[in-house]
Amino acid sequence: MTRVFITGATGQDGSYLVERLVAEGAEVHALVRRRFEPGANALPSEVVEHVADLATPAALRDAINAAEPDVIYNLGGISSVAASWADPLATSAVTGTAVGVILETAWQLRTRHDRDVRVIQASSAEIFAGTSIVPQNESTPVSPINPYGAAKSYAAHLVDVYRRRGLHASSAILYNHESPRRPIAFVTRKITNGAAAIAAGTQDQLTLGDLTVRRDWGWAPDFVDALVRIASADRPSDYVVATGVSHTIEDFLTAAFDEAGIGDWRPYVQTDPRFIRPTDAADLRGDASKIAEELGWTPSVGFEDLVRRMVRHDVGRADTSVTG
Ligand SMILES: C[C@H]1O[C@H](OP(=O)(O)OP(=O)(O)OC[C@H]2O[C@@H](n3cnc4c(=O)[nH]c(N)nc43)[C@H](O)[C@@H]2O)[C@@H](O)[C@@H](O)C1=O
Repeated sequence: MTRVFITGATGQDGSYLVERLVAEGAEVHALVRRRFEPGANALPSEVVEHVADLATPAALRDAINAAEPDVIYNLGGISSVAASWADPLATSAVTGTAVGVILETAWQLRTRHDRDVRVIQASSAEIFAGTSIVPQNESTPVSPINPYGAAKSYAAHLVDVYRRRGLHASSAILYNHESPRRPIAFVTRKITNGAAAIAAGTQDQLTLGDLTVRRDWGWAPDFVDALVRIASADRPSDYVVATGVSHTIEDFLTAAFDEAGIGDWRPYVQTDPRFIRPTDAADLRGDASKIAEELGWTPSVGFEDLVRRMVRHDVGRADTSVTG
């Protein structure tokens, strides 16, 4: 039986990954910052919980050593670009430095037990945010433009360092991926939740930032499938995981309000500089041909279907009055 250790197990991606691996019969260990994390997705009873903070190296190391995993999925850390501006130091600790602790602990476990220990790092399109190359692929120069992207870039370099040392360590360079489990701090869920609330008459307005940026939005469970394929690959490598199609926030608004039964979103949406970032990539769109060719991964859910699934979920909820 494969023993798996997952950080960020109660987040969007972690929760889908845990469900999948438990169903497949893996022994799943999850790192949680505290039991009963507010807003977190509940863990199934089969999962072994380890309580530690990613920002505390000794506790993180002890948790991994206690689990003795075959595979480590690092999905934890600060995942919001906006939040990384609010706390760059915490971002460097939990999204950057912690990855070094994970890699070094995996390396020592591997040496001690003389067996493979694999590490899959959830990297991000934000490592390419400063580029003018569109679409980006694994050869695109790394050029972060915010604290989150800088921490993810450091982590990606470290993964490469440990891979060269002999560890089965890979970065999945994940483009934006969404689902009804996305918190409303992110723009897609903020829009689908807002459109549903406006349609229900419980909210009047939706306040957003820059509506012109383009993002490559995919379906989170598809991206979790990519993580599993990367973990199972014979050889470690870095892979862009993306749909290859980007849309503007305006495109997302049009599709979401349409699905909620509102013809024109413009009377309901205002912009506020509060939600405009100091720097923001104009167009992040990934070329995922490497993972398609080498590991047979392609996305199963396109843009319109993704928006429809998220809006239907939010329209169906009894309370759509939450705003973000
Ligand atoms: C690849 C990357 O993907 C995600 O990070 P993100 O792209 O920052 O996600 P988001 O949904 O916060 O922003 C998307 C775009 O939407 C713009 N935008 C406009 N108006 C609002 C607004 O009102 N709120 C927010 N949040 N964004 C807004 C915002 O400026 C940005 O251009 C994470 O998974 C991250 O972990 C990750 O790795």
